[in-house]
Amino acid sequence: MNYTKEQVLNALKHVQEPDLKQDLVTLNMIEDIHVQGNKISFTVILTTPACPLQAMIEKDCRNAIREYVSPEAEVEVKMTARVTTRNANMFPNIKNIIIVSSGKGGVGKSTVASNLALALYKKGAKVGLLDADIYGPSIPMMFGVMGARPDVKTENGKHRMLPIEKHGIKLLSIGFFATPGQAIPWRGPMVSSAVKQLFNDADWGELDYLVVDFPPGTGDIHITVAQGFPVAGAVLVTTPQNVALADAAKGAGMFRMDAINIPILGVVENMSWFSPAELPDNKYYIFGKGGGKALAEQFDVPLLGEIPLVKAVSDAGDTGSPLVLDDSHPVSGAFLELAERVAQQVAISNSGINEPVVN
Ligand SMILES: Nc1ncnc2c1ncn2[C@@H]1O[C@H](COP(=O)(O)OP(=O)(O)OP(=O)(O)O)[C@@H](O)[C@H]1O
Repeated sequence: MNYTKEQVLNALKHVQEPDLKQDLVTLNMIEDIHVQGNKISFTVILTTPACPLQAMIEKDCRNAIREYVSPEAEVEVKMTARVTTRNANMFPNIKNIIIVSSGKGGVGKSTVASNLALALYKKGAKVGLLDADIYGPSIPMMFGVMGARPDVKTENGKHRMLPIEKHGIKLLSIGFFATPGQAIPWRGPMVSSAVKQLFNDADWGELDYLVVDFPPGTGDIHITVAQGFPVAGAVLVTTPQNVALADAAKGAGMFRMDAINIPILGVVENMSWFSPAELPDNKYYIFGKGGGKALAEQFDVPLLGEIPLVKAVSDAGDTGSPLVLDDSHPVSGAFLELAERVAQQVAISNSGINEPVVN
């Protein structure tokens, strides 16, 4: 039996991209159709290599060919990704800027930002991590590059910083420009200009995602970045305690203000429960339960993940090798799932469909 490309395309028009709510052909997600005798092959171009729906889309494609072309066809579905962007003009080389933010300090924002960046990289994306937490830059320690000094290259008479590369990620931190342990008495305008330089005067190369670790709370940096750069969205990190949730709600409110207006991609609840190393299946809800979910519901955004409080997360951060790099640790999977959900929300936001997916 000889099938035709038209038959394949017609069949794939029956496959919906579940998030974008249109079929794969209309969304231009099908390329490279080859038909030879009984064999059919084609490539599906996903919106992110971290797509959590990859397996489902592949299965739906196979079923559609079976149903609308022939049950006998031998089908090869290749999956690849072209990360979408909304800001092609302003920052053509940085497709998506993702802010990681928290209402109060110490809730694990830098831990989440580091593991999120690495998880996106592990999924196949090109990733940078910008530590804009001027009051406590902790990314250099979490990546084991304390004291590193970025090289500077000169291009057309302009100086450009070269991010430090570690574990596959391009890193810049305000901490690279300070003596470790020394507090810098920043004032508003200095803060804004330092952060702008980290964006503008760096040679980031091509990035699918630039994860930005913000200082806690609300302030000058938030306004500078929101007004000066095309941000894809913000991830809010909170712990389950009421006091953290109240501050997180203030932070969420800030992103929704007219002057800022950054989409909230969702909430990450960190330190959701404690699991001792010797009893990893036991969960102790020492800070309360369900707070992250309640915050997500309050702002009508998805709960992107719940990360347990385990000593290994903290040890990994202290030794320069964030936990997601350890495939054998169960919490590594929680960070990978978080990255999938974040990438999914960015793709939905880029598509212009405004309703977030609540999993
Ligand atoms: N899930 C977790 N399990 C165990 N320890 C954690 C977890 N998340 C964060 N920590 C630890 O808690 C401390 C604070 O985390 P982190 O520096 O990421 O917080 P932060 O919100 O960025 O803080 P800051 O406000 O100082 O920027 C660190 O020692 C970190 O290793």
